Amino acid sequence: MKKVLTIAGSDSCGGAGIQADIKTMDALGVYGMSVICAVTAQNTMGVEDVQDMTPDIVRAQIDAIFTDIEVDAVKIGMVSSPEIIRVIKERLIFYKAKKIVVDPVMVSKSGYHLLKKKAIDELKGLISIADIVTPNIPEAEVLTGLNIITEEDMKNAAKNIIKMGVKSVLIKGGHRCNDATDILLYKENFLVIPGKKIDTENTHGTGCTLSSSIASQLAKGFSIKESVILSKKYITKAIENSFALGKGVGPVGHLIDLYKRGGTDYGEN
Ligand SMILES: Nc1ncnc2c1ncn2[C@@H]1O[C@H](COP(=O)(O)OP(=O)(O)O)[C@@H](O)[C@H]1O
Ligand SMILES: Cc1ncc(COP(=O)(O)OP(=O)(O)O)c(N)n1
Repeated sequence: MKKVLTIAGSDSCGGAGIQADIKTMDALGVYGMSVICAVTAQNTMGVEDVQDMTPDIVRAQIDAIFTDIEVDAVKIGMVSSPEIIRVIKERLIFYKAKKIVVDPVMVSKSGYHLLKKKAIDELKGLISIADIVTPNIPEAEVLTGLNIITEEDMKNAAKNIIKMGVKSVLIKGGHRCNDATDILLYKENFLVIPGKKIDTENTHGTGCTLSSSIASQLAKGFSIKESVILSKKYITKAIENSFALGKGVGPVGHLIDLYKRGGTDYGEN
């Protein structure tokens, strides 16, 4: 079985962060492992509080895994502080980590800043060692300083981000009003991945799910392009199967949840 590591934050309500990553990995048939960078007190209405881990315990978790287990792919999500990001980059280079996916998590849908503003430059350094980075539109705007409205703007932002040294860039379109088309810049070519906006309030954890799916597919040996296409199918099905939970924004439904609730159509994964 392929082994995938998520380096991210914990979401107490289970819709995003480490919990979404492990659920996705489980549903896609890879073995999920975690390095926790921060613990959030979070529910469907928003993030109440955050406790960052120390850089030392982040380093110790990474060392514990890489000195024992062969890691086939790494997904990086909420990384909080410049100090934690520096440790992650140094250790991943030291262990020659393969197939690195960076989801540059900055602000939760509820508006909480999950990345300290002073950490943006370090985050760009981490992006430089990745195989793929997956910003949503607001994150791509912060990384590039551009205003992104149209598909052409998304392409320009991708061209700008690829100059940071990353091999490929996926700009996610979920924050646009009428469309959920994503744009992949890969080996100097653009791939437009069309998506219709699904009418649901329950989209907690969409970005985490997509990036951990990409890491899982890369671990299985699919190319970047194939992994992104398969993952777009996975997240679309997961949003179609999202459900109400608590009083706010509910989570996406992982295909394993669908199976357990009696469904039989897992899609192509
Ligand atoms: N309502 C929606 N309908 C269909 N696809 C969506 C919807 N919202 C987000 N997506 C898709 O989910 C993935 C994650 O995108 P996005 O929600 O923008 O990321 P993030 O969670 O990082 O803000 C993308 O493939 C995006 O196109
Ligand atoms: C612990 C933690 N990590 C990441 C996020 C952001 O999740 P994402 O899938 O990008 O989007 P929202 O769930 O915020 O809509 C988070 N909330 N918590």
